[in-house]
Amino acid sequence: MLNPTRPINVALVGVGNCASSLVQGIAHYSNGGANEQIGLSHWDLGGYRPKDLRVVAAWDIDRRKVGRDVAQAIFEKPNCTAVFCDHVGETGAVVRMGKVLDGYSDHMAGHDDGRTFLLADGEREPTQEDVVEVLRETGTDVLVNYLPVGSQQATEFYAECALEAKVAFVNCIPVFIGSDEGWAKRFEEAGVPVIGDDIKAQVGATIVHRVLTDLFHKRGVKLDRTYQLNTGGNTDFLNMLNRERLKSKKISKTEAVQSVTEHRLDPENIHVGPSDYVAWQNDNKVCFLRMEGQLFGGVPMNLELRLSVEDSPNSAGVAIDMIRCAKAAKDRGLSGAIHPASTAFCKHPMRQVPDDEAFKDLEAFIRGE
Ligand SMILES: O=P(O)(O)OC[C@H]1O[C@@H](O)[C@H](O)[C@@H](O)[C@@H]1O
Repeated sequence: MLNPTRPINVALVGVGNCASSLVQGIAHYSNGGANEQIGLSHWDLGGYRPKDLRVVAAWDIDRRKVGRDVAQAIFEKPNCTAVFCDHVGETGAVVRMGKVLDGYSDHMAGHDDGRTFLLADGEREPTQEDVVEVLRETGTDVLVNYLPVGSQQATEFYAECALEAKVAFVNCIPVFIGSDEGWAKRFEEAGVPVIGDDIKAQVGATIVHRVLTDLFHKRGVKLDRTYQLNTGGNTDFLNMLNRERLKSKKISKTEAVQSVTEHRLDPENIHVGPSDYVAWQNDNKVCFLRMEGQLFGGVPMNLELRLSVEDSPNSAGVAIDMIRCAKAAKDRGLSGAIHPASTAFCKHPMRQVPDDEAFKDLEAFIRGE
């Protein structure tokens, strides 16, 4: 049975563009009524409306953000996403210095040109005990991981904190926690829900590619070759110029497409990637998709598609549901990997199913079935 306890106290690891869109969205939808639901797939989810989310803690490593209220930090550089709500009231949560580890590399650092990270050096980094104490003191229900792609150690650090503090963990990035048997088991044993990994945006490159791949399959068209090229100008794309950081991202994004049908493509016939950093695009992400196949009689066909989205609101539209599902899972005493939510919302869940099935399973979960 549903037993919502409001508000949902949310802590953020990383106050970048995706966090900005989420926090703006909470303010935007809190100011409006039920008739202003554009952009949401659920107004009420598990007894929670967007206004029931409250940001109570945040960590970042950029000197322009540390020490500021989250409501101001989200508008600091190098954030560059669309401002769709400029009247975000003070949250009372001041951004704390985060644990650096591999959440930052020289590659993303630079000059004060507003595009790169500026490490808040001189600030004391927190220990696990420090983070756990904050999570406990603030009564955090859900910890959301928004670290840069490639932050393996830093993600593991915060996942450990969530486990110790018994706080639900929502992993928006391609580091395998919710989809890793070992980690998921630890969350289960600790009685803590985990949703992950790697957020699948509202109408993003992955879901469009998956749905079209499924369409080819269901209509009897053999997919021979495909690519998904993505360009953007935010720090995510800047960070991903460092190919070393891309390993799990490539696996996550490629597998999201490969897993749709039983007929896997040879690796040489599928290319899915972040492709280039184009500074002037800022948070605009453009995806170029090509699919080549054979239809009736083996006659060739091809499809070309160009998708242009503001990346971070596209992510926040899903994050706002992931957080509410994590809290609903907690309310129901569920723990470990929350499969219906992970499958519907993530590129790399532990279990992949076609998106229409995932949608039905998610709705059943939300109804409490
Ligand atoms: O468009 P897709 O393939 O769903 O990917 C979306 C998300 O992918 C994540 O890996 C990025 O860090 C997010 O910023 C982005 O929103």
